[in-house]
Amino acid sequence: MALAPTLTFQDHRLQTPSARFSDWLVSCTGSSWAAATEHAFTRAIGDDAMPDAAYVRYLIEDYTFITDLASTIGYLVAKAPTMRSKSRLSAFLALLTSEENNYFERSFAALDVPETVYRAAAQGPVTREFSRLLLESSGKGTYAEGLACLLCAEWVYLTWGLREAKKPRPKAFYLAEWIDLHAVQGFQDFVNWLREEMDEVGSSLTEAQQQQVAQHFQEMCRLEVSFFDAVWAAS
Ligand SMILES: Cc1ncc(CN)c(N)n1
Repeated sequence: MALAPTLTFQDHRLQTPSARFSDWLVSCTGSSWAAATEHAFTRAIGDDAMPDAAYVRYLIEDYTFITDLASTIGYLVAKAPTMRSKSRLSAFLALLTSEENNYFERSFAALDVPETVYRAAAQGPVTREFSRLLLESSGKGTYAEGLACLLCAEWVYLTWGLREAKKPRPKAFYLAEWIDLHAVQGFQDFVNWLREEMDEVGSSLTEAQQQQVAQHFQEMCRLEVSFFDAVWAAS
């Protein structure tokens, strides 16, 4: 587990009165936030400079990741405090299991990855750690802890997605669509909602609970960096 944040949310607010709870979570990640959102792998997608082998490695690992992410969101739907929250989360779950699943299937076909390979793929060490963190936080942990993991995953992707969306789209549809999926207005709205939800839930926690939530966010961010490192390293 990551180190406890040095500054509490209350202290952070004394220094920056306008800071939101979600801003504090990012500040707790130290250098990991930039390492994740500015990773060379993410820039290679928008620069149309992605080696096929790296993207195949990424897609295979990420398909197992999003399968666990779908289960995580299922737990969060069950724990969400209001109908509005359940509705936002279940709409995203529907998108992940339909449109995004379809993206993976078409991309695997275009990159000649047989179904037998991606369906039976064993998780690598980073994806196993992701799996444990996601499923334990949302299943056994609190709504706030699971929400922090989901927020980190989606906010990292929105950040690099919006930056890469400013470039001309790469030729391969699987690179172009991966940018669009993480930059479209609907995705921006969802991540903004996740932030608002986290701000509201997080602000009313005790200091000890806030530290726990921050540790989950930090751990998730560290794993996002390791995930990109692992698929990019062999390029
Ligand atoms: C590892 C990872 N993190 C986040 C996302 C965005 N859903 C993703 N597809 N993969």
